[in-house]
Amino acid sequence: MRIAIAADHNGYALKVRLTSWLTAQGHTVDDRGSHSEDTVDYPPLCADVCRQVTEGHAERGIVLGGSGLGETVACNKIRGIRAGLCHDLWSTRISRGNNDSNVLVLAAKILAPEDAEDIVGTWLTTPFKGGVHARRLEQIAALEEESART
Ligand SMILES: O=P(O)(O)OC[C@H]1O[C@@H](O)[C@H](O)[C@@H]1O
Repeated sequence: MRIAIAADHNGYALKVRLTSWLTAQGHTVDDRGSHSEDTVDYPPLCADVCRQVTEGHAERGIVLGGSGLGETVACNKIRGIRAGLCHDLWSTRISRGNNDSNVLVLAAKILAPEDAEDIVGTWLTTPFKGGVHARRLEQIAALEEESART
């Protein structure tokens, strides 16, 4: 899978680790920055990863921050993005199965690196369930369109 990834200063070290892990798993990883632990603003990084996804350059996006909270807010401002902040495998399966998330947000200050790898692996392999959840995603998309018009 082609995956765009980005992190702010808090997520930089985890990004380095996950990029190696994903590459070893056979994925193609497009590292969109940042490239050090120097303090940076996360919203432009989030927007970049999300646009890689919405423009079709990447199938999925992964964004890493400290808590992941700001990143989740920022990513979900981009039309067509369904970003999920996942701290455990249960919510990861919900994020994919129910929400068809196309961006995964991880909290580098909360997760052990090996748990982050488990979450990413589960997120990449859990299919969307469709059915009632497809109807709800249509309702969310309608909210997005309505908000864009007003
Ligand atoms: O590290 P500072 O700049 O204090 O805060 C940035 C963090 O605030 C959170 O929303 C994000 O997860 C981001 O990583």
